[in-house]
Amino acid sequence: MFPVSPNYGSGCPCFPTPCAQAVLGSTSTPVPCPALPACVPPGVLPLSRRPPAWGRAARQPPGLPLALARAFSNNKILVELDESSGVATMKFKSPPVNSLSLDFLTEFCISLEKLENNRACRGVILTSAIPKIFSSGLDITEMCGKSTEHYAEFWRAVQEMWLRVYGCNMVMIAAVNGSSPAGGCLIALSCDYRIMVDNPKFSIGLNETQLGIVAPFWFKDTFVNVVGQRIAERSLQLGALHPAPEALKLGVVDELVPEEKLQERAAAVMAQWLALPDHARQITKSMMRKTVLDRLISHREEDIQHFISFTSKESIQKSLRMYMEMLRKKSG
Ligand SMILES: CC/C=C\CCC/C=C/C(=O)SCCNC(=O)CCNC(=O)[C@H](O)C(C)(C)COP(=O)(O)OP(=O)(O)OC[C@H]1O[C@@H](n2cnc3c(N)ncnc32)[C@H](O)[C@@H]1OP(=O)(O)O
Repeated sequence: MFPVSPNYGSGCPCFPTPCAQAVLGSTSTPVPCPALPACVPPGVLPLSRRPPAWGRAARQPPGLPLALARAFSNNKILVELDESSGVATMKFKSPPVNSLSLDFLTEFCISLEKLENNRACRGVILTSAIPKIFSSGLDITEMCGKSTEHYAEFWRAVQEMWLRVYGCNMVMIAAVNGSSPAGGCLIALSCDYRIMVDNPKFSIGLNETQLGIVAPFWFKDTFVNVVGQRIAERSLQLGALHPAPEALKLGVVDELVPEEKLQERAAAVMAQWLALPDHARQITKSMMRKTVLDRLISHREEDIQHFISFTSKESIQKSLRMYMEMLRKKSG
């Protein structure tokens, strides 16, 4: 049984039976809860309800072999947790280009949830095991010639991935070691800090307009929160992919480092962030992100319907097919 929030009491609508929102450490799917204002201090992240890990010992079931608590490897993402530092690394390894397929997204969310539920973990570094590519963004084949049901399932998974990363209580650092268009860029933008390899051949940005599609409002909101209105407006309309040095200049990433220093630097930045008490940092993060998160949470079904009707249009299908054809010709 998980403990309840310190704010929980007779003033909560759900008193005396604590709802999911009032229960710290609950892993249930995030849903807006009527008890939220009373049970949780204003500004606390609505998604991840794991309690602050700062100063707490790891919660590991007795008898579980230590190795199991430290690492789990799946098909498309390698997860390693260093319990002494409290830092996990999630390494994308889905050849050829780490595209965000339904399977990838599902595995991503499960892996992150596992880490959230492990109190030994306080920070996560996202990076790639595929040379030169961080992530090629949403898997375009998931958006081409599929059923309405498939589009709905896929888009829910994309939403879930963003809600989990953007709303994550843990410190999230993107160690961007390759190109990162569209959905790949969104993952990086959703982290707390972005370090990119100093290589002008690697680019990052929300290039949706180049595919004839439109970045959803929550992609746009996330981008605006990182770079500001003017830069986001220009970059989004042009579907710009910014080479690493330009990405730094515009604030899309926070710093550039030589490739061989990337993991070391990510660990050093993580240590700086983890030096703060978790609860203060988490509440501050929530305060900064809550409005944007709530906007999608309260319009989630509408957003799925919009994606389905937009993607199902013959003109959009044609654009996506032509884009895939262009990629194939380039690679072949
Ligand atoms: C209402 C809202 C509606 C819609 C919103 C949707 C929002 C969409 C967000 C997205 O993320 S859309 C995806 C955008 N991504 C891209 O534009 C990237 C495209 N890819 C590239 O630019 C390059 O592939 C690269 C990532 C820079 C890597 O280049 P490289 O030369 O190393 O590889 P190559 O191009 O040869 O690709 C290898 C192989 O992979 C296939 N591929 C690449 N990207 C994707 C992808 N995103 N989805 C599916 N498949 C992808 C490519 O076709 C090649 O396949 P092949 O070997 O069979 O030819």
